Amino acid sequence: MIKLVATDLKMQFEHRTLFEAKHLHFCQGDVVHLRGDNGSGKSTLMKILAGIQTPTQGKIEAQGFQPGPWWRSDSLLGKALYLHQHPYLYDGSVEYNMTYALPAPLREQPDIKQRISESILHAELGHLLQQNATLLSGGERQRLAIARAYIMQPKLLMLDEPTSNMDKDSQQLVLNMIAKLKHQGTGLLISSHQSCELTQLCHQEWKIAQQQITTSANVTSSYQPLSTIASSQSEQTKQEQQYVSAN
Ligand SMILES: Nc1ncnc2c1ncn2[C@@H]1O[C@H](COP(=O)(O)OP(=O)(O)OP(=O)(O)O)[C@@H](O)[C@H]1O
Repeated sequence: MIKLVATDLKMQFEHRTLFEAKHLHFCQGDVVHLRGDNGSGKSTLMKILAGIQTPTQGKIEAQGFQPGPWWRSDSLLGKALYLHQHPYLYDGSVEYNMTYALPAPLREQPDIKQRISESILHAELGHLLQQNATLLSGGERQRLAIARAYIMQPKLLMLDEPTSNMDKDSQQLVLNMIAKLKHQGTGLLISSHQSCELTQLCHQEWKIAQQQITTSANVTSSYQPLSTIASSQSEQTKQEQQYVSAN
């Protein structure tokens, strides 16, 4: 079973304890709502699980993944993909930004080509492919970031407030793509300080409150699935490249 296991986790900034947790399991197939007030530490926890940030204390193990290359000292990097709240985009076309992390030979594989086409369709980016990505609106940037993740189909994906500041239509597109990833077996950790349509996809909840992370399994997922589905720097980008090379 592919999973990340965190034990005796503690995060402090100077003398301020942000959160502690005895045990956290994030497994492929899990769909978890990470809940907590603004500033409670949701983004920090995701960055720790992505291997981008080091906790003050505790151990995080990646289990069930293929062994990384010998030159990678940090075994956590590249395991779970972290989608930043404000995705970093290169100064290049939307099309370039969608595929830059994929080595050229991979882009020619039929299944990858298929996923690229699907992601363009689902994210409704077809008319923007040649536009410079730095000129996209906030909602379009998020759609592009989700489209990149969709192409890579990670085993574990962490989404940081993925629909904040989006209009209804963009929210629906992103919701549909995330639902598709869920049904394809990607483990999802979705941060949101409140319940919304997106968090209704989740069947577990992790809550950060009073500096403790508590978990509850088997929250009922009330999402009605797929019948309606039509057919920053650089932490994120480095990570995506590492993700590709690690898988
Ligand atoms: N490198 C750092 N040094 C000091 N404090 C930090 C650092 N990174 C984050 N913090 C602080 O830790 C707290 C938690 O930040 P974080 O971004 O993880 O919260 P969040 O729950 O994701 O918030 P939001 O819902 O507003 O996005 C904040 O008060 C933030 O200022």
